[in-house]
Amino acid sequence: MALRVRVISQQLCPQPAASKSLEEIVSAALEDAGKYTADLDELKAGGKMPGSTYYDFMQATNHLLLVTAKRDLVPLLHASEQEGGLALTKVLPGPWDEAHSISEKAGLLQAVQKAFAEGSNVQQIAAWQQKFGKRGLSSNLAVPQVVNRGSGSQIVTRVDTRVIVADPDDAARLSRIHVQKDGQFEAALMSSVISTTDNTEWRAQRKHLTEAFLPLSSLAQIMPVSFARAASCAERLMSAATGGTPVDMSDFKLHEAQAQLQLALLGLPEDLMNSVNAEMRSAFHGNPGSNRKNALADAMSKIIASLENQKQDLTLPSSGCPVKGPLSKVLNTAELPPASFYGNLLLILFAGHDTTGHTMTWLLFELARNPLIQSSVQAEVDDFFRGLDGRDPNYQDLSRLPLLDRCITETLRLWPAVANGTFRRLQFADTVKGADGREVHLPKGTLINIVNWSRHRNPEIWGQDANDFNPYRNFEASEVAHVGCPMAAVNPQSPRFSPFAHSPRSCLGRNFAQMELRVIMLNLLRSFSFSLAPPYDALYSSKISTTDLSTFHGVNRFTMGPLDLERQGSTVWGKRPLIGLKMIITHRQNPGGP
Ligand code: HEM
Repeated sequence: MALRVRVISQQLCPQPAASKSLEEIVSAALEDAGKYTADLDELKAGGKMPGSTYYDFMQATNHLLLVTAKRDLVPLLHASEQEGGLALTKVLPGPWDEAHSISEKAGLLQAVQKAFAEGSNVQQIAAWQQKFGKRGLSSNLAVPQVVNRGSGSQIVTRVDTRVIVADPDDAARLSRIHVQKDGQFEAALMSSVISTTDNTEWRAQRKHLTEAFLPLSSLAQIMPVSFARAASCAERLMSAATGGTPVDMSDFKLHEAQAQLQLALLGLPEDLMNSVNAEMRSAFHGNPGSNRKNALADAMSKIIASLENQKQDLTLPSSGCPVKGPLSKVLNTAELPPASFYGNLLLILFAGHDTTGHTMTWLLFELARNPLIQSSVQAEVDDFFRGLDGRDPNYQDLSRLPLLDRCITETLRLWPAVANGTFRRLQFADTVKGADGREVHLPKGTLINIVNWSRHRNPEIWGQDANDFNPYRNFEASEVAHVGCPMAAVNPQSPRFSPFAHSPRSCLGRNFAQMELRVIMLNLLRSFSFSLAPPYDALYSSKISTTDLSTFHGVNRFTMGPLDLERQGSTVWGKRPLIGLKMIITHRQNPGGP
C-alpha cells in the first residue's frame, strides 16, 4: 500500500496541491491507510467497531488510491500474463486489441480505474462495445482490470480479465446460475450479504433478512410511517422552494430516501435521523468541503447505540404484534459475526437510500423534460387521492397507479441506479457469445460483470427510441412490478431488463424501494409541478447519449446520479464529477380541480 501511494503521487501529481506539500499528502494518506487496515483487522479478530469506513477513508485520502501508477502495474501485468489471467483477451473482443506494448496495457488498466473513479465506467464500456464488438451494445467484451478480493490486511490485488456480459440471453442465464460474488466489495463491505463470496453464508444471511422486506406482512404495516414522512417532506419542499428558489432535487431526494430508510425500515428516532442525515450522505458521496474526519463511522456508532437501546421495541411480522423497525430487528437477531453486521449496516445505509434517491431524481428529471407525461401522471395522482375520500392510502391502494408504475419502470430502464449491474465469479466453466455470435468457453473462476447500462439502452432490443423516456413502450408483463398486489414480491425482470439484478441474487430491498418511491412521488406530484432550473434548462430537448461524456450524463459510483453542472471535485488524478440537479418547483393551486 505504501509503495502504491508514493508512486501514484509522483506520477500523477507532479505538482503538489496548493495548500499541502506532496509529502504531506502522501504521509497523511499512508497514516489513514494503515489505520483503516488495522481497524478492519481488529473488527474481524475481536469485534471492535472500526473508527472509520471505506467512504471516510476515501474522502480522507481524497480518492488518491483509486488510480494505480503505471510502474506499479507492470509487475502485476507480468504476473497475470504468467498465470493466464489475460488469455480471454485472445478470444473475446475488447480494448486490449489495440494495446501492444506493456506501457499501452498499463495505460488501459489506468483508463479503467479512472473511469470507475470518475463515475464513467459504464459509458466507457458502451463506447468500447461499439468500437471493438461486432454486435453493437449486445457485444460481450474482455477487459483486463486491477481487481481486489478480501479486506483489511488480507486484501489481494491482481490484474485479471473481467468479461463484460451484455448479450441479454447470456446475462440472464449467467446471473441466475452463478450467484457467487467476485469479491471486490469485500474491501468496503466485509462479509455482508451483498459482498460475501461464500454462497452458504450468503443464503443464510439472505434467509434471515428477508422477513423485513415481505410486502404484505411487513412493508404494508410500516407504510403509515412512510406515508407520514412523505407528507411532511412535501411541506419541507414548499419552504425550500419559497420565492421561486431553485432546489437541488438530487440532494432533496437523497435526504428523503435516507429519512424513509431510517424512520420506517430501521425504526430510528427522528432527531437521530435529522442529526446524521446530511453529513452521512456527504461522506458517501465524497463531497468536498464537508469532510469532518470519520463522520460516517461516527454516525454508524450512534445508530448502533440507538438499535441497542430500543432492542425491546423492535418487531417483525413473526413477533405477532404491530411491526416496528423490521430491518433493525433482523439485523439485531441475525447472530452475524461482527464483520458481517458492520458490513450489512454500512451497505443498507448506502444502498438503501442512494439507489431509491437517484431513481426518484431521474424520474423527476424526465417528467420535467416531458411535461405532457407529467400532467398525465398528476391527473392519475389526483384521481387516486379523490378515490381515497380523505383517508390515507394503504399498501394495497398502491396497485391503482398504472401510469406511475410505467414511469418508474421506464426510469429504472433508462437510468438504472445500479448501472453496473452485478459482479460475479463463474462457479463452473460456462460460455458466452463471442464476436461472431459463436460460443466462447470461459473457465471456472472467470470474473464477469453483467452490466445494466448498455443492455437497458440497446436499440436492437428496445427499438430506435431506446435513449428516449417513453413510459408507453411495449414492456413485457414480467418487467412491470405488481406493487400492492399479492404478486408484489416478484422481481421485475427479463433477459433485457434487470434493474434489481436477476433472481435469485437480486435486490433484497426492492419491495421497500417500490413502496417508498410511490409514496413520496404521490405526495410531491399532488402538490407541485417540476421544471428544470438553469443551467439544466438547456437539457429540455437535448438527446442524451449512452457513450458521449462531453454532454450531460449520469455519474456512476456504485450508484448513478445526475452530473452536477455547477460544481466538481478535484483530485490527484484529475477532476472528480459530483452529483446534483436544480429544479424550479411550482405549487399546484388547485390540484384535481376543474
Ligand atoms: C430503486 C432502488 C434500488 C435499486 C435499483 C437496487 C438495485 C440493486 C441491485 C442491482 C442489486 C444487485 C447488486 C449486486 O449484485 O452487486 C441490489 C442488491 C441489494 N440491494 Fe438493492 N436496489 C434498490 C434499493 C434497495 C434498498 C431500498 C435496499 C435496502 C433497504 C436495498 C438493499 C439491497 C441488498 C441488501 C442487496 C444485496 C442482495 C444480495 O446480494 O442477496 N436495495 N440492489
